[in-house]
Amino acid sequence: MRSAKDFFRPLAVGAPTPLTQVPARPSRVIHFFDPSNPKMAAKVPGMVGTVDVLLGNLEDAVKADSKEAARAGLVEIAKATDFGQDTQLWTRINALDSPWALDDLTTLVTEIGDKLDVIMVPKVQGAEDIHYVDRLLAQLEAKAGLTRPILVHAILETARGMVNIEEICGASPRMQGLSLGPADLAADRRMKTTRVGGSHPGYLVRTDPVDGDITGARATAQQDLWHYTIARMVDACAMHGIYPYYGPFGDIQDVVACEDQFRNAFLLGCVGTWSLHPVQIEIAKRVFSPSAEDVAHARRVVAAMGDGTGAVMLDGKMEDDASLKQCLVIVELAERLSQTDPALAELYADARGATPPVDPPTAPAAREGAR
Ligand SMILES: CC(=O)SCCNC(=O)CCNC(=O)[C@H](O)C(C)(C)COP(=O)(O)OP(=O)(O)OC[C@H]1O[C@@H](n2cnc3c(N)ncnc32)[C@H](O)[C@@H]1OP(=O)(O)O
Ligand SMILES: CC(=O)C(=O)O
Ligand SMILES: [Mg+2]
Repeated sequence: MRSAKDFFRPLAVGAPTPLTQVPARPSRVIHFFDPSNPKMAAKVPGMVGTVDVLLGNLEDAVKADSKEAARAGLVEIAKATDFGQDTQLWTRINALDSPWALDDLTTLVTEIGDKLDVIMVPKVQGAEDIHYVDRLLAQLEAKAGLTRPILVHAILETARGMVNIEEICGASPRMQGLSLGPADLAADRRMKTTRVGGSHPGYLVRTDPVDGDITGARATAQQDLWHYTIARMVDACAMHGIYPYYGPFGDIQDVVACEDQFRNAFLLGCVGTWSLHPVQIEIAKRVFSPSAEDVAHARRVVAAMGDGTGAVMLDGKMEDDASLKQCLVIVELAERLSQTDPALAELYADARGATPPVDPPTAPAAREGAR
């Protein structure tokens, strides 16, 4: 364990000073591409500005004999592309127990470290994995003369990683966030599924039998296999001031279920998700941006709550300090997204115009009468 005094000191002489807060840049959609695939690579420059994050994937889904080509391809793309202010460049390196991880880190940080915002580390098992990457990054940043620290994002895809989730989140000031890795996690947990993300029709609850007739019609409802895991991630991230993300949804054609899974994650507190295919980009951007109706309602609550204390009635519902805080989450997110997304800025400005007038705060005596 590091002393609190040392936590924000660089881990190598000449490395940039660690950040005390993770920059709150939009990351609703982290779009994966394989830099060794010429067709995908050619599309990357044209995607700048259409996604919040472009991620050059070097790990799973890249064939073993294409690993070097993917790494070299990412270096080439990063050097040739201007990512502007609104699209970040991330990478997913190979797992730390693979023969490629060390060369991934060494090459990428020294060649394109000034372009890389975040390095995603797969199959993180515990704080020791983050400590290893943390020290190595500091050495490489110093060697490359970088002035801004590269952040680290961990994928939760082992049972051990889940059990150690809090210590992973708090292992370094570099920690930017966590993503769910449902495919590897399912395998590691020995879940009996064969999918990449999403739920399963066999995971359900059924209503009780009527008059003891167990064979009669009984409604069932499919449940979310990932509810526990996402909720756990959200708490661990919130506690450590870093960001939780859904991860991949592998059924590219089922855009409806994809949207449902993304929305569940958004409602539970995730800030974004991955897109594996262009068709998932708009879904992710839509779901992880609050709706105009929610923004309009949240603004009404903020206006009605005045100095932020006490209780008021709005549309027949009680609002108080706590509901105000929820509404501020929505309003602040809308304002942040408006700074980089002109379409959302317009949508949320219209929502301001459409905001119905606020009922005046209800005096305690009037509230008595309403009972
Ligand atoms: C469990 C995990 O680890 S998940 C993370 C790892 N997995 C990935 O990163 C997968 C990334 N995505 C992919 O590899 C591909 O999208 C696949 C294999 C799923 C589907 O690929 P295809 O069969 O080529 O899809 P499809 O034919 O619909 O593609 C349509 C077009 O979109 C392009 N495209 C597909 N995926 C992407 C992408 N991620 N980025 C940019 N372009 C893409 C295709 O090259 C194709 O271009 P074209 O019209 O010029 O021919
Ligand atoms: C995301 C990922 O790597 C997985 O689901 O295994
Ligand atoms: Mg995986």
